[in-house]
Amino acid sequence: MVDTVEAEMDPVDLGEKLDQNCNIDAKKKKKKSNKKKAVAITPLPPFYQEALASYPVKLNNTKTKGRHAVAESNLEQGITLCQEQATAFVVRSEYIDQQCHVCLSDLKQKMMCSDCKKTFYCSQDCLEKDNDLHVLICGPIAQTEAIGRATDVDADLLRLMTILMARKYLDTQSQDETKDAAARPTPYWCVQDLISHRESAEPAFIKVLTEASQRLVMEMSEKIQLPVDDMVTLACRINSNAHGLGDNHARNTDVALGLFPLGALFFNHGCNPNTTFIGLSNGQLAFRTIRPVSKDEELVVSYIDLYSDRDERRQELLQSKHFWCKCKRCTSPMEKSVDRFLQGVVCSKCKEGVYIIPATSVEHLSKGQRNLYLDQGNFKCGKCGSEASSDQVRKPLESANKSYMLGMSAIRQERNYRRGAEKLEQITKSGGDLHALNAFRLNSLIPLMNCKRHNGDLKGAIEVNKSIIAMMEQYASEGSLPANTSEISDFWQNLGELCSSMANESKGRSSVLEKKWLKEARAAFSHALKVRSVVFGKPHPKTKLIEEYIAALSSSL
Ligand SMILES: C[S@@+](CC[C@H](N)C(=O)[O-])C[C@H]1O[C@@H](n2cnc3c(N)ncnc32)[C@H](O)[C@@H]1O
Repeated sequence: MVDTVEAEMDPVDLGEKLDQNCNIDAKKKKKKSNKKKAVAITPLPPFYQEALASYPVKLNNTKTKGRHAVAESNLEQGITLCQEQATAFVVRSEYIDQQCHVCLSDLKQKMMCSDCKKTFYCSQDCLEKDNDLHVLICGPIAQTEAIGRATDVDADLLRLMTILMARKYLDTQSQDETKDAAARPTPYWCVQDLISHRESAEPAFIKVLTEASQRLVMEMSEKIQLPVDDMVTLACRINSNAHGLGDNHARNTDVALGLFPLGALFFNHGCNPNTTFIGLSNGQLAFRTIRPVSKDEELVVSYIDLYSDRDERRQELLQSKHFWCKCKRCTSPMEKSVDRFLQGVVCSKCKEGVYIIPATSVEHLSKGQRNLYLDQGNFKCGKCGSEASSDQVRKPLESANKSYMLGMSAIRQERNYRRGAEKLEQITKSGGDLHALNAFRLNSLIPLMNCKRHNGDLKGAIEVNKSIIAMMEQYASEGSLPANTSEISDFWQNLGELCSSMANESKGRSSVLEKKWLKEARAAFSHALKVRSVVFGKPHPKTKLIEEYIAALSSSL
């Protein structure tokens, strides 16, 4: 049956069509697939090479890969590959009065523009820096929320479009004289080099964008106006290429959204990345190696969650970024990929291997149809080759899905954390049909930890946190997924905080226990520090924060 499904569809055509939208000549690539050497096409404007001249990175534009960056030499982990000042960024609506709109620092004292009431600064200095730009956008910015509401378009997108249009105008007026190249915003003309994927956007989205752009442009002075059609393309470029910027303290929270053309043009996506991007405290974006990279190896970052299964990742990229992922992990045979474990049901015969579930085609995934093969088995164990019926594989996955849904609904709708924990624990318990690396387990452990916290079970939360880290480390060792990510460092930090709370609870009751927990906390923070130093670098405030935690603990030990 599996073969029949494969024969019915032609997975290449839509993938190729998507390729054509992204500067990758797939037909030629197919013909020349035996020729390993990539052929250079359009030479890149010298600006790009010059902008990255001081970094160990080579920029290429080839027929097989499009524009991409490779390592100039063998690189260690924790090396900065590019540091870029956005052409423009916006502080997201939820944080609009919490971060400075120029330097992104936390706002202790707020200076608000009394006209638009939508722009906030930390100091007179930042206010003055923004003056030339702000006079051009104050009027339209005041209207973006109302236009967004009326047209169902994200108001942050409209604000970012407005700022970019003003930047385009300002670029024609004067040259930025800032000495430090990394501190100079990337010029607007580079934005026009970015892929828009407009052809793949839903017609309904283009319709609302057109309506919003028509309204927005009426609020703008002629100086910064663009034709409505160009505004729609600009919005699509933002959607396909913008990067989130975190603040320097909270975890995994994007407080701002920016367009960084250098990063967006040259760092392609890979589901098993060797590079990451991080926000710096001055609002710049930095790209850094998270593992050793060989000379000439492509530098790829991940736009999505690494621990989702292949269908889920590809579908997310199709929907949000409009491309069909062809990274090494997505194109390697399922029976050899770590992806087999993410949907893994353990073989009932050998008890070691998992049944191999083929990935869904681009045609079906683009229609939102996932896991089609589950209804059609038979499946073979990747290790011993014994066969299982579709029921044998589907049922454990359906049952895990049901428990997950019930657990999440208990948490979200009923705020019943005990019932939530009970349902999620049906998935996370070891043993059973699910493989130890099945994604349902990790997806359940994270909310389970929060349930334990809510239920006042700190020790339980610590155990779950440790299981999450152990699972991520197992992915790294068995599937070669990265061992240094900001997410992993967050779980180490969280573990340190939970152990510190346990130490506090033991205070005055048992000095032995207090010491034990303080030591565990210090060990966890030390792990967090190691990972943060690679991912963010030693001087980054997030790394410094962990150093401060360790220093405080060491003085009480
Ligand atoms: C941010 S741009 C990178 C620049 C692109 N290489 C170019 O030549 O313009 C991202 C786009 O590159 C392509 N791309 C990046 N990673 C990819 C991947 N893993 N598989 C297929 N296409 C990819 C997609 O078209 C995507 O929208």
